[in-house]
Amino acid sequence: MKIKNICCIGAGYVGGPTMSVLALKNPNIKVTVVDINQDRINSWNDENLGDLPIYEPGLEEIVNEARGRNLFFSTDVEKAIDEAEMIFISVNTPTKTYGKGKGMAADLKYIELCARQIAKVATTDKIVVEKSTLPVRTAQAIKDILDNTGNGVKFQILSNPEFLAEGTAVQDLLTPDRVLIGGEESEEGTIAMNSLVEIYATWIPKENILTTNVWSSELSKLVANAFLAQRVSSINAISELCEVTGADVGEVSRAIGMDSRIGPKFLKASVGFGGSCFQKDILNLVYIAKTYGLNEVADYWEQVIIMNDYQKRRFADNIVSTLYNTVSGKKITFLGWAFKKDTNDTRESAAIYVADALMNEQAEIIVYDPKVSEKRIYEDLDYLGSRSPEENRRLLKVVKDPYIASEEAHAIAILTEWDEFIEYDWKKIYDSVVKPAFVFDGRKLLDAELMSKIGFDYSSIGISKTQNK
Ligand SMILES: NC(=O)C1=CN([C@@H]2O[C@H](COP(=O)(O)OP(=O)(O)OC[C@H]3O[C@@H](n4cnc5c(N)ncnc54)[C@H](O)[C@@H]3O)[C@@H](O)[C@H]2O)C=CC1
Ligand SMILES: O=C(O)[C@H]1O[C@H](OP(=O)(O)OP(=O)(O)OC[C@H]2O[C@@H](n3ccc(=O)[nH]c3=O)[C@H](O)[C@@H]2O)[C@H](O)[C@@H](O)[C@@H]1O
Repeated sequence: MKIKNICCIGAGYVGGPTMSVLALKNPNIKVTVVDINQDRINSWNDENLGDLPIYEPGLEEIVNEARGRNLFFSTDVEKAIDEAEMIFISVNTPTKTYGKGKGMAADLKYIELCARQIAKVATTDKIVVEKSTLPVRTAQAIKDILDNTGNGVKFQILSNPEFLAEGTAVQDLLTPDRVLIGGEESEEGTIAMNSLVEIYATWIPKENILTTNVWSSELSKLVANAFLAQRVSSINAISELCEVTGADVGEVSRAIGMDSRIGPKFLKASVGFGGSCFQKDILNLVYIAKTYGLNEVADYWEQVIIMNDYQKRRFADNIVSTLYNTVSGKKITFLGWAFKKDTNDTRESAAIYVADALMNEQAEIIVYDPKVSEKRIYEDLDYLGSRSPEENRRLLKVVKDPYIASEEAHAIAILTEWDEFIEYDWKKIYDSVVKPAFVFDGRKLLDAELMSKIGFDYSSIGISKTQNK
């Protein structure tokens, strides 16, 4: 079956870039991305490409080419559903903040709303594609809702999880390691899967397009994120051991990563992983395991989160203890707020938690991030609810120039690995800060030898301090 019209519900970090690339590579398919958030849709339609709602290297060029040709952004959800033969659901699936499974399970209310809306609007057969990350067996719930409309419309549900990482979304979409499509093991299921395979095959080699049953596909997405996050927590656990033994975590990563069975990627020690998905998806996995009574399995994966929380806390505690056990009234400059470089996304960023811990100690935080807005930073802090919005604004200031941000600082903390931080005139910064000039590098970004030579008291995740001197 040749698809001519696609709708994607959810114009976020996944829906926007994914559909832009799909539209670029399939000029004969009309792709409409819909969202209930009018501001977001306005930004996607903004003449000024610099104002797209998401910052991703290479995205502006793609949107520029496809938008208005066969790529459209709209808030008219019903019309887009009605017209489409294939509907991607790419809405958010955050951790539940209420009721059963609070703090662990995925909140599927947005998914269910989409399913109900599709059920209400559809008058012709549709293929519904789960693009959002979902607990294993969600397709069954979607199917139940869709199959009970009583209007004779037939639905096929596919699982097609997204593996892009923020900051490299465009490259990941153009040349993915693999595309995963799960479908029903039936003739109709196979036809539906094939029609999605054909769409991807316009730019991805067929051998990289994997088809499985629906449950394997849904579960593989959670497992992929759990394995990736586990590697970060594993190396972060080792970073502390390095700091006390004189080993250098960078050297350890390199040494173990050269073993082809281990591989070199995802072995960078850090202040802790962030992002909207790792924690959410592992908690979801833990919850599913518990639901099935698999307590040892649940405990095993929960440890990845426990280690990550510890790493963030440890970073903040180290700042306090190094600054003579008090940061009250001291100015601490944060370089970086995003959860990783090359994105303006701050969801679950380690910076939020480190700032919160230091603000509890009455520190004055000055933040500079090249891509994150002041509004976003305050929203992140207010969301935590640790103190009043006024107090957050009193204790934390956002500055647009890194040199001004660093003036008179008692310490500088590096929270995000933005490339530009490496290029700064660190001698100029040294001259403007309070002495001793402390730098806490949460990303192992800067040259330890150079920093010490300039005069900084430099400490970095995974290197013992005595080693720098
Ligand atoms: N952010 C990432 O890098 C990745 C995210 N994912 C998964 O993809 C899914 C989406 O994530 P993001 O794009 O980051 O979320 P997001 O929050 O950026 O975007 C979701 C969008 O869906 C819209 N929405 C919610 N309910 C709607 C409805 N009923 N009708 C129309 N629009 C609706 C929201 O307004 C929002 O703009 C999640 O399940 C996530 O786990 C998967 C891979 C990567
Ligand atoms: O489901 C998702 O949302 C996505 O989650 C991650 O992508 P993302 O969170 O965008 O970014 P990552 O590059 O995975 O980084 C996550 C966090 O881990 C940290 N990290 C990563 C790698 C590393 O070696 N060390 C480390 O601390 C990063 O700084 C960041 O805070 C996965 O890499 C994607 O495959 C997946 O699609």
